[in-house]
Amino acid sequence: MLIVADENIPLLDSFFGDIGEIRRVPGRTMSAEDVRDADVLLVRSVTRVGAELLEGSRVRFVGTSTIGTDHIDQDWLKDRGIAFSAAPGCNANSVAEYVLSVLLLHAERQGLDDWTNLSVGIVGVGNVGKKVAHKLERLGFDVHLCDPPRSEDPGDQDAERFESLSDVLKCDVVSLHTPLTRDARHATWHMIGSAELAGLNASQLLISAGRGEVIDCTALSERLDQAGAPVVALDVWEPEPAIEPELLTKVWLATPHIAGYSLEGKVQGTEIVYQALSRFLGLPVRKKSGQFLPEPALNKVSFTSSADEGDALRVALLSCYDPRRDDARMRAAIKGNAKERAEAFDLLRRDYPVRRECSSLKVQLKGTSKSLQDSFRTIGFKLKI
Ligand SMILES: NC(=O)C1=CN([C@@H]2O[C@H](COP(=O)(O)OP(=O)(O)OC[C@H]3O[C@@H](n4cnc5c(N)ncnc54)[C@H](O)[C@@H]3O)[C@@H](O)[C@H]2O)C=CC1
Ligand SMILES: O=C(O)C(=O)[C@H](O)COP(=O)(O)O
Repeated sequence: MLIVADENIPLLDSFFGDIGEIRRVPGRTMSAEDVRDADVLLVRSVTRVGAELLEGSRVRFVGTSTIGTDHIDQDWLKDRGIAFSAAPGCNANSVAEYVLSVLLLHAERQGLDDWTNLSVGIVGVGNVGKKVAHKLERLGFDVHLCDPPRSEDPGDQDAERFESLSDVLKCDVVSLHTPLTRDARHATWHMIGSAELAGLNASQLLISAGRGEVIDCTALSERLDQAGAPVVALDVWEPEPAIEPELLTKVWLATPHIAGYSLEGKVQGTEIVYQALSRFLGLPVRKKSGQFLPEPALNKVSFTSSADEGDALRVALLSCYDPRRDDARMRAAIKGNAKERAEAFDLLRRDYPVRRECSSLKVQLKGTSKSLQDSFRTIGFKLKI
């Protein structure tokens, strides 16, 4: 069996080596020629999968080790009887940790003593949005939710809680976590356009970590030239990978679509597709992502009651993930013409440094308050009291 796979999928040999022969190809340029003889195709978000790629091939199973599926023509796959699996939720926690770190840095920049004084509006309350909301609510933030598709489901457990987009856009922070949809009843393509951006002011932070095209980035760039523009943290861009250098200079925090790039998130993406392929082939599911995760470089930190409590949380969170490092790397790398910028963007992602989630860090707290301990647990750290 021939498995053609995006070379950026981690642990291909460990998970799939005993299922078939693996041929690695660059995802961005994967062609019909590359996949013609494949039985199984494994991609990430940069490969468009549909008739153009697969017509004439013998592929029977397509897996994407990502949450997003906007690059996959699922109707076409279904028509052709080709099995498909995405990796729902695989890197949701990684995105949630990205949002927490961004919030922490934003509060610091605003001179806030207590970051939980920020109200946070979450647009798109699925696997990612729910995780962000859960952590923030338990930390004591005032959280507002917007999810029209869910609000129309009378059986939804949060049905009473959902607010309109215009209401949620009044929060101190607005964090976007919807999929990219064009034909859906509540399509998200350019959901945040000039009208929505005009309503945001300089005291507000807009975070975009779903898909770039959810914001009209031309309108965003124009808004950022005007007085009273919001502060913006962009992880996803329109377009990718040849992002607009002008927009890069105008946003506060810029990262190259890596919110979900914790090692845990990426490896779980591989694991979920491995499970689906094994079930499709009638093979036992024996491997687990945990068995392949190495011991983290930093695995233990200790705080005593003498340390400022807020500072302890700050140090621990930013030592796991500090988005300013990605921001600096991105600003240094993105230059030149569109082709050079596209290559630089993809290289930042291909060569992304190992980033571990908070759950990989054992935190020892001595003589600290119960509320600090709860905050550490909520964020996801393993506690040793
Ligand atoms: N930046 C990154 O690295 C990553 C980005 N993503 C993106 O985040 C998206 C969301 O991921 P999940 O939460 O796991 O997906 P999900 O499918 O679990 O949840 C998406 C939620 O958005 C809601 N939604 C749809 N249209 C909406 C609209 N017009 N307004 C408000 N809500 C709407 C849906 O009802 C659903 O509850 C993915 O589709 C993917 O594109 C996912 C992982 C990593
Ligand atoms: O899971 C998703 O959806 C994402 O956005 C991924 O984190 C994107 O990663 P790549 O597939 O582009 O490597």
